[in-house]
Amino acid sequence: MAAPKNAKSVASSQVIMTQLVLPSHTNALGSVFGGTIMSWIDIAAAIAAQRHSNKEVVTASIDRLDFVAPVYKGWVVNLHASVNFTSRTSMEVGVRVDAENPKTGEMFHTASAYTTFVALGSNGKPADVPELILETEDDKRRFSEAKERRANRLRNRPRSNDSKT
Ligand SMILES: CC(=O)SCCNC(=O)CCNC(=O)[C@H](O)C(C)(C)COP(=O)(O)OP(=O)(O)OC[C@H]1O[C@@H](n2cnc3c(N)ncnc32)[C@H](O)[C@@H]1OP(=O)(O)O
Repeated sequence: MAAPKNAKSVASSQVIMTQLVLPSHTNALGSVFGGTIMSWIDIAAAIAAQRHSNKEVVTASIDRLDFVAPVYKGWVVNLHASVNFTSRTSMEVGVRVDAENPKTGEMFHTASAYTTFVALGSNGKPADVPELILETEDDKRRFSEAKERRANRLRNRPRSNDSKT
């Protein structure tokens, strides 16, 4: 079946973002703050979502985030973000974070996250996004895994007045 006219490939919005860990990014142990990595994840994912939708986007959710290895001052952090799944107005963007020790050239998987972004129209309301063209077997696998995660996410989705008594 042919893809809709405005559909876009996963590759067309992929983001590779590289950061150098500066002293201002680190804690007393000389390793990077988790919040700094979270902020880079949010930025890399937002750029991918914007590229896919060509609209303003907001972060709707970030799923569980595990930090699997520390990253030290002077190391290089590489973030790869790609749109895994789209529905009407939202996009799941997966981000993989790898750290590189510049003295040895070794690469370490540091963190991964699944984020959801919603595109907004000029009225500030959620707006339609292009469908995804799935070109590779990996694209197809990620799409179908993301579809399941979305179902779980929406089942547990909080509402903005949940905390009101
Ligand atoms: C870049 C930044 O500054 S981001 C800062 C942090 N983020 C924000 O400030 C966003 C604050 N939240 C919001 O503005 C709203 O909750 C929005 C735009 C995310 C959703 O607005 P709503 O009025 O709830 O819209 P609605 O119920 O129509 O949902 C719109 C889409 O968002 C999805 N969505 C909403 N909440 C979530 C969530 N918690 N997790 C995943 N997806 C969600 C819905 O599934 C829907 O997707 P679909 O159209 O693809 O089916």
